[in-house]
Amino acid sequence: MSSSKYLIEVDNVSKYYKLHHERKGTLQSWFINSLGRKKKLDEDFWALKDVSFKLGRGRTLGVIGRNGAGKSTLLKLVTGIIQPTEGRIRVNGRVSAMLELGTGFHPDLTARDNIFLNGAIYGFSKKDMEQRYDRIVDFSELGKFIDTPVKHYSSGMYMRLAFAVAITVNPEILVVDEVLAVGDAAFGRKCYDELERMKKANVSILFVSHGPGEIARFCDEAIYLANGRIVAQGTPPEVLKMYEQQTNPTFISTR
Ligand SMILES: Nc1ncnc2c1ncn2[C@@H]1O[C@H](COP(=O)(O)OP(=O)(O)OP(=O)(O)O)[C@@H](O)[C@H]1O
Repeated sequence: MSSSKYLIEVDNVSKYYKLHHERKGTLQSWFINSLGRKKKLDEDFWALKDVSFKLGRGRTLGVIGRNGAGKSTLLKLVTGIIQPTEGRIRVNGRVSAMLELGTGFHPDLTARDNIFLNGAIYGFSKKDMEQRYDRIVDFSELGKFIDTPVKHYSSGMYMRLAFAVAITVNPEILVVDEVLAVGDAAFGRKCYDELERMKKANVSILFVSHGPGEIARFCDEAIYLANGRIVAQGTPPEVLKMYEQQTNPTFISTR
């Protein structure tokens, strides 16, 4: 384990994509397209620009922002699924993540097999996972569906499995995308109880949510992202005030 005071350090991170557009609308483009040689136009696009923050042990950071603001991109960078174009990310601890639905499980495998596969990815032996298995199944409440390939799961079932695995692999850092939103209310409460338990156990949590109430209740710090940039950063009340002002329909219509 690193001696750094911070479990996550993100320094001036940017992520760039090239967006491809097809030229259309002219007779020439119709002719080129009909020959099967589509003329592409490229556009530079920064999904994240100059993002910096640090997360200490046992702290919970909430990230809020409108659709496409760059929240999931930030989580994928922190978990190493994608690499930054610029800047530096240091993660000093064992991470477990619950990202967008579809990430992390093999669709053709059953939940049972995915549990063991994920355990191996997190560095646990089969025996270790056998000890954790009952807890994962109990928490997820998937019961008779545990031997069904996960491609047949509903998004809520998928989320239950992903959350149950993520909390059972003893992380020092838990990264949670807004997927909790797809669960039913009773399961959502159970997840929040579990997140509270992890907070008390000094796990650092990076948490994306569209719900200002969740960020206010649950987080020690917050970031508001818009168009890939940090607009506000600080305590949840400060950040949510800015978010609510800027995303309020009256404010938008007068801009
Ligand atoms: N691989 C990619 N190639 C091109 N653009 C991408 C890629 N991945 C993400 N983007 C773009 O980056 C921007 C940020 O996406 P991201 O998924 O991080 O947003 P988000 O804040 O999580 O949105 P939402 O609230 O809708 O989940 C979007 O405009 C998205 O289209």
